[in-house]
Amino acid sequence: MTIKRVSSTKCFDGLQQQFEHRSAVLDCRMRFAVFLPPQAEDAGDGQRFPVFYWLSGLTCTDENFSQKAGAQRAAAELGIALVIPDTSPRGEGVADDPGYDLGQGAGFYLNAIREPWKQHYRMYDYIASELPQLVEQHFPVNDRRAISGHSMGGHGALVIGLRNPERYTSISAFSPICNPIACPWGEKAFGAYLGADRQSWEEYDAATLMSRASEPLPALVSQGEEDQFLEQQLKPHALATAAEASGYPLQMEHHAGYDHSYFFIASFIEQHLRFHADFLLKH
Ligand SMILES: N[C@@H](CCC(=O)N[C@@H](CSC=O)C(=O)NCC(=O)O)C(=O)O
Repeated sequence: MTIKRVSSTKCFDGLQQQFEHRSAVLDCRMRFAVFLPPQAEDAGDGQRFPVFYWLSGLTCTDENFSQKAGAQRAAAELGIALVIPDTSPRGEGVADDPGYDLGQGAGFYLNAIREPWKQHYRMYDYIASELPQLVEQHFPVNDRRAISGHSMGGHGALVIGLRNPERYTSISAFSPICNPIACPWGEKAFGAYLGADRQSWEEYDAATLMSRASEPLPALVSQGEEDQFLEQQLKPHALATAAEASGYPLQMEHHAGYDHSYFFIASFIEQHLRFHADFLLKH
């Protein structure tokens, strides 16, 4: 698996970089960003760093989080690498939709089984398997991984973390779509990507998975109370109810005055990185 560097920028004494590669899983070229903390430059042979995977929301690329969240400052201090993938397969030959909430930029971190999506839209396998293998082959990182994300990416982080507790130390999310099987964004995307069998949608529904979880990971969710998508799309109460049902140790925080934007993420990303650092750096 080869990668090509397309940009490199010094940031908080570390390096913020973008790479391209051909994804076998998604059957297209993909771009992702990596932040390597300053310690990686000075590291002796064999020193490797834990990784925080960030999954972005609808309409995003790797650049939204890289440029708006300000996560590099805390990551540099803590000695944590950041990996920021794109939100869907892309390219001229990749199926798309005119809506911002389906197709390119809206992969929903699942494996599609319906036409015209199923050839390329396999973001679940890409994030859970192919990308970590690639990252661990090419960068000085170890196999301690945390997963986090925002909105559609918060849904992705919760689903992939809940389904793969052996692969991650901890999960977090900002303003996640908690119950996509019961909200307009999720119903539209799951119907298109997965078809009419609603029971099959449950394997990608964070609230359902949390209500059935038997191997809990530390989990933090932050939600703004002035979020314009709160009631119709995000439904954090469904996740809280699921956590109560299974006794899942979910730390759910509601923040007065904050909306759905990256200003909210920038305000609390350091807290999330420190939360994950407790588990990523523990030996
Ligand atoms: N353009 C859309 C709204 C799109 C939007 O709000 N995207 C959010 C994520 S929403 C859930 O996944 C986002 O992160 N945008 C990028 C950013 O940099 O803010 C509309 O017209 O309503």
